[in-house]
Amino acid sequence: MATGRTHRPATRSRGIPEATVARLPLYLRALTALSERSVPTVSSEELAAAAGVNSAKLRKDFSYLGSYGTRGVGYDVEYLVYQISRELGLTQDWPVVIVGIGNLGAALAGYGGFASRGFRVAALIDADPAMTGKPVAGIPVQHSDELEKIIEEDGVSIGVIATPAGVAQQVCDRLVAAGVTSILNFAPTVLSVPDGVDVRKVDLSIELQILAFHEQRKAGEESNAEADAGAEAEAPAVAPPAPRGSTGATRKGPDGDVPAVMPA
Ligand SMILES: NC(=O)c1ccc[n+]([C@@H]2O[C@H](COP(=O)([O-])OP(=O)(O)OC[C@H]3O[C@@H](n4cnc5c(N)ncnc54)[C@H](O)[C@@H]3O)[C@@H](O)[C@H]2O)c1
Repeated sequence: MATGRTHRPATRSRGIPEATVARLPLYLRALTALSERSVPTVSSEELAAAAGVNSAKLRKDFSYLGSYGTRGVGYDVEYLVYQISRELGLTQDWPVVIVGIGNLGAALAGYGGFASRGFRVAALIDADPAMTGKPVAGIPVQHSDELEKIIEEDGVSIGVIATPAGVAQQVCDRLVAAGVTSILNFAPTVLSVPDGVDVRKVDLSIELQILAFHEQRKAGEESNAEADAGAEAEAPAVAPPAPRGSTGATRKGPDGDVPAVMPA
């Protein structure tokens, strides 16, 4: 779901391509589900299907981890969970601060999926003095005046921005100046950060717009198919032979023959 931008090259220093890194959490989620069902081994095809990835791509991805599986047996689920977790840096505790505890920040604070993946919500920070001290998901909100102190004391390197867009850059600058080097930005704005700081952006409205685009395409294809069916119903029972040399690469459109492959 995430659309992201990082300031790292396409291949990471240890030689694992970013595209592989982006798929590791998908494998981990599928493997964790298998582990919870005490499944000891899994084939590349089964795991690929569970993760929604092509199996050849999965084998290539795992080769970067030095994991090749055993022919006829597959991959050891527990070991792969460990290997991927280690590769993603999830075997250590990551304290995270969430800045902006409105609707979204409060929902994120209550999200159980952080803790189970090694991310500990170290602090909830908001600029509204009326929020200070109020518990959200069991954690008292702290005022944004405390931001630098909290980051330093807790050794926080990951910050989540859930403030209005207009203040997001300013919040980002403070986080970075205080030592945060990874930012997950929910505010609908592009953040500028210095080299060495990674920014991932999550924007559900962009994801919805992409889905809307596909819906529109599907609706277009359906109406074309209906037009095809209508034209066929009107056509004579025995179609005349195609002219010599014709590829037949045309289909009936509402305005007559149209090329089978339309320009995008
Ligand atoms: N990425 C997504 O998919 C997605 C989805 C929903 C909302 N959003 C965005 O997330 C942000 C928050 O949305 P919301 O509905 O929770 O808004 P909200 O108004 O409910 O909450 C914003 C909070 O930020 C606090 N805040 C304002 N300035 C601050 C500052 N300088 N420092 C710290 N805290 C500050 C406010 O006091 C408030 O509690 C918005 O930018 C919104 O557009 C993104």
